[in-house]
Amino acid sequence: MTRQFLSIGECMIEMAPRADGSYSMGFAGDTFNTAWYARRVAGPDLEIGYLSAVGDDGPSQEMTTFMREAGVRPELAVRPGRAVGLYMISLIEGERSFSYWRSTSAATTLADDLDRLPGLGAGDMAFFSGITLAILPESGREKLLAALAKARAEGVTVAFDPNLRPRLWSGTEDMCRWIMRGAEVADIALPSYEDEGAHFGDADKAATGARYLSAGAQLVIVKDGPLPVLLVTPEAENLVETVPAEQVVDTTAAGDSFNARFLVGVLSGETATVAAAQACGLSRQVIGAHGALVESASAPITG
Ligand SMILES: O=C(O)C(=O)C[C@H](O)[C@H](O)COP(=O)(O)O
Repeated sequence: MTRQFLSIGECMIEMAPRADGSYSMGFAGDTFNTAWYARRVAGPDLEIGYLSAVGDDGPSQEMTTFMREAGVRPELAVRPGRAVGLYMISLIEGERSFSYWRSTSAATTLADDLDRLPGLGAGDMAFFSGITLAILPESGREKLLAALAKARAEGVTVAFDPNLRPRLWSGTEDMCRWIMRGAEVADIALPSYEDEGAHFGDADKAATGARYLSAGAQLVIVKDGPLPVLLVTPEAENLVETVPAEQVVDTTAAGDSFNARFLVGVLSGETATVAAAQACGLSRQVIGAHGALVESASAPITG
């Protein structure tokens, strides 16, 4: 039986630094990166879709073609007169930071006429992030959350990475409030402790896990950079050891690739522990190369 994995958010033009100081241009964005890696690790019985909005200019068309060629089905509203967003990666000793040109991008309208998530039924999965919420106007956030809640009530598993980006929000309070609204519609939450500790004041990974469980998640995966990942369910907590990367070139998409391998693994019947260990393996490869989308990285499904 073919199942669906639908990722929702914004894909942008990416300017990624090369070793020689020049930049290469590609297409990336947290939820799209997850869709791209999901396609690479999933078998043919899982269809991967990407829900967003683009403009009607050349780069929007190129982005759509790029998605199709990567095996990701575009579910894209076309907004004449708008353009896709752009971001640039800056690196200091491999640690990335981003500059954005995206405030009026087509993707900010992705939920304008969204009533239900297209093509999803019981047993499928929908994925969104805190960045997806951050780029939308409040009315768009409400529409997206309502569509996710409706899908969840129909048996779709909803997964959410809070992916905290303070710069995309009007303030910390606003960010934290909407992140927890997002968490309320999620079955699986995939927060990163470094960000959650900084902005929610969680004392440790267990506190982050407990906060997302109490919002309604059944499974929380607390990522922590090179440190062990904490898996939390209402019944148990389990630390999954990680092997640090030999060389950190660019940490961009470490979390996105982790999410892809973890979620596809769980959808394919792996235990959360196996899926998390494999996900760490994939993201270790991703941070060893420049840019968000690393062609050579792989971590096939094992069971
Ligand atoms: O910041 C955004 O809006 C983006 O989507 C740009 C990046 O591609 C992802 O943020 C990478 O995400 P990490 O896996 O957390 O490194």
